[in-house]
Amino acid sequence: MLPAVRMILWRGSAAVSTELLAELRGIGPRRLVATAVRVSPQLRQGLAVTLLLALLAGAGRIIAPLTVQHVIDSGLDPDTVGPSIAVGSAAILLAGGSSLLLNRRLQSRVESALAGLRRAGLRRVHDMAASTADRVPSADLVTRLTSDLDQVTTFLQGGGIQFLTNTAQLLIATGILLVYGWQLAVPVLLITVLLLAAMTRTQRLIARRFDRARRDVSAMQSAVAESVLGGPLIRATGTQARTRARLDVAVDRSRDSLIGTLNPLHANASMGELAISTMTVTVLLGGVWFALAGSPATPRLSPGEVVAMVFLVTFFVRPLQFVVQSLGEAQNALTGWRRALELVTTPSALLPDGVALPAGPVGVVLTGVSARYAGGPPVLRDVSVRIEPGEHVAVVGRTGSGKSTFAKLLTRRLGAEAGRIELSGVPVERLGDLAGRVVIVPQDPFLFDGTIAHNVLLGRASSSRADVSRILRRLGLQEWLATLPEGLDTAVGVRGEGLSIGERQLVALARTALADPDLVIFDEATSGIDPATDAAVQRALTSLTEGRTTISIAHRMPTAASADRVLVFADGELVQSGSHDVLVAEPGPYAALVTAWTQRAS
Ligand SMILES: Nc1ncnc2c1ncn2[C@@H]1O[C@H](COP(=O)(O)OP(=O)(O)OP(=O)(O)O)[C@@H](O)[C@H]1O
Repeated sequence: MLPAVRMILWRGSAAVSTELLAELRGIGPRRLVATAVRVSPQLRQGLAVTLLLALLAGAGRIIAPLTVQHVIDSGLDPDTVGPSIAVGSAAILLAGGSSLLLNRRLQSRVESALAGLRRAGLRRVHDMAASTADRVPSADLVTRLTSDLDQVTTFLQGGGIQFLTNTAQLLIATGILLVYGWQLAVPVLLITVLLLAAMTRTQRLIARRFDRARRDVSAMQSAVAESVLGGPLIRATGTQARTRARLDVAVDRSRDSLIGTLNPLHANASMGELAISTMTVTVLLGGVWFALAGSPATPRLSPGEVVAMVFLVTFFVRPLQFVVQSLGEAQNALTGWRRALELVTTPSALLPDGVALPAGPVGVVLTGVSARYAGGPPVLRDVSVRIEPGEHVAVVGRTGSGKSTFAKLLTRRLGAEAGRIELSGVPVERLGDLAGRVVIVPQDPFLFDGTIAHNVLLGRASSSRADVSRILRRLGLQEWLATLPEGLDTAVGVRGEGLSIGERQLVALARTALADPDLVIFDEATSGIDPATDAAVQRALTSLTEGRTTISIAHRMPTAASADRVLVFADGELVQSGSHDVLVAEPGPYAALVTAWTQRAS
């Protein structure tokens, strides 16, 4: 990856481009397809055979009317009828067989390409810059990999493959029309060219409208997901009416933009109908005139050729009609494909040539670091601090003082606007993958729907159930485990909602201990935890700090007091640094915070 791109990724939200995902919106269908083929090489595999099958299917459909012409021209000669029927039947079988093979081949190629795209997209969600992941709504990422890609499948199942056969048939019919009588083929081709030229503009409009529609549908799905997930809060706060109003706006907007695609689609279809009717009349009337022009006694075309011409026009017009009708659906599918590709082609934040974090407890050095969120005011100013390897540091401060932002800088969820951040002597933007080495335990950890053992094992895939039990014992959590109905096999529920926040933190602490990282950032839960769980959390945390660098974002005094050192933030600045005993004894923000805590606790 280019260093400049790398820097954009890490240099924080302020410098990240406004379009956070790769921008493919401006590129035409040809470059889009080229990008799709580059990302999904399955589409190119055996393409020559696929195109040959399409041509055979198209040719087979056309040979049948030509055999009819042959029979008529032979004056219904019995010697000709038999072989012609054989050739015609073979052609029909060829068309059917090739179509079948083509369908199976193309469908399986495209489905495996889409499955690969979904997998690649999911991987990219996990390795994209955290600053991007934080700012793109998760529902948008989900729709790009589900409903947007489903549009491609729907298009294919609804006739995308027919699109290919019909295009092949159109090309063959054009060639034969030219051979039969170019005088008739020329007006047909002229009308086709005029139709395609007129449709180019409507196609662009359709593409723009579908693009907007897909974005509005995605926004609507985000709004729906949010109001379903936030259901308990909405009920508790009695804000159903306000939520419904917001949802109504999103639903109406997506409905309007979907309706907005209909006008150009209808215009497209009408233009196609008009052109096709004109073409049919031109060829039929013109054909008779051309055949009989000059001397009716010696017509230029035989009766068989006129009949074949009528068939051929049908064979030209039918696929053209189909292609024109499916162009609109194709635009919708291309838009869905493009949105998925935008996600997949977004640069990964994992530096392939990144420096490995040196082994052992991590030393942290910040020099003159400032940070801000996109478009906002500075939230950290000129912070300089050194945290020794193995040290346990508590970070305290009033709400909004910059504690979480400090943690985000260390875990690269945000890039510094100015200054230098080093982990074990290496600037963070030069480090490779930090997974498993720098781990954050958030205030409300995410748990997957499964058992406690399953969630703890996520810390290290290679660990066994016995390792999980050992870790829980080491963290002093066996008593807590004994209170659960099925111990390690207790189901935690969807997103861990079967457990309290404190219990979710215990599972996350065990998961972290199993991962055995060199730097742990623990964000203490602000919501009330019962005394027994609180004691278990403190015990587990103390055990976890052994032999590794730990930064606790502390909201309560005992957590701060148990650390080796306390860093105090106020209005985005680091204003105090020292042990609890020293800081509590000197006048300043920390003493004030301790007084406030004590008063609240008593
Ligand atoms: N994603 C974000 N986008 C914009 N501004 C943000 C974002 N996250 C935090 N801020 C702002 O940055 C400032 C510092 O926030 P931060 O979360 O670091 O504070 P904190 O000390 O951790 O607060 P708390 O104790 O409430 O968690 C606040 O003014 C906050 O509004």
